[in-house]
Amino acid sequence: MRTLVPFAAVNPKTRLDSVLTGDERAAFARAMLRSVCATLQQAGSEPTVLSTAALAATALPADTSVVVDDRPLTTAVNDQLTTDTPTLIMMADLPLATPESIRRLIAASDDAGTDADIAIAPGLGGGTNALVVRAPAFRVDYHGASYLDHRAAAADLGATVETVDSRRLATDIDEPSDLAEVLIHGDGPAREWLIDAGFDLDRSDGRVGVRRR
Ligand SMILES: Nc1nc2c(ncn2[C@@H]2O[C@H](COP(=O)(O)OP(=O)(O)OP(=O)(O)O)[C@@H](O)[C@H]2O)c(=O)[nH]1
Ligand SMILES: C[C@H](OP(=O)(O)O)C(=O)O
Repeated sequence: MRTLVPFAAVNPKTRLDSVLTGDERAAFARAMLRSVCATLQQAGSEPTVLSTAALAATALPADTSVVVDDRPLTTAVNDQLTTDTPTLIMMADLPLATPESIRRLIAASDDAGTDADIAIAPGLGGGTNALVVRAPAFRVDYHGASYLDHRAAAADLGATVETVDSRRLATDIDEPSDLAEVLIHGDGPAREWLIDAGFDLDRSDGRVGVRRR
């Protein structure tokens, strides 16, 4: 199945700007992208990064291709959907994803007896972190509660939907508090980047957070 990883290459992860500089956000976003592409490869997929700008080949695992499209996320993804389905669209800010969680999402759309036209792994907060589209007429509409919007769009088409309840696919890294999840559960380039940058778990008060040396 074709696999797309949308990636905002310029000024990414602005919601982390209270803890990371612009250059650091760019570097951390690329570390998460490397993690996601490597995990997709371990799951048997061949990811294509749908990036807003060119990326250094060294920034990505070998055999990862890049398509540059600087239009907004929804427009760029929908343009790809006009050319080919089925397609897996997996966001680049999911460094906790595992090969098993990705295989589960793909299986949800093509298990015998299920055959869902759309399989969605929602994010915490109502986004759409990963999505399998088998219905050629389906179009995405990201941002806001896009999980609900995508369910409604599928219903309008008469397409069947499976929702995959996966903590690893639900945990997108958007806010400073999400960094603790990477330190606790991650094991790849994104966690290494945070540790190299001096981040550590802060267990001093109530819910675990992060602090920086
Ligand atoms: N191709 C493409 N990907 C995008 C665009 N905006 C966001 N993305 C990617 O879509 C996924 C979800 O992104 P968000 O968390 O909503 O946005 P972000 O720009 O990474 O972070 P914020 O600035 O904090 O909203 C990530 O994989 C982003 O890299 C865009 O305009 N084009
Ligand atoms: C792309 C967007 O991500 P969020 O802004 O919710 O992180 C969404 O999932 O619709």
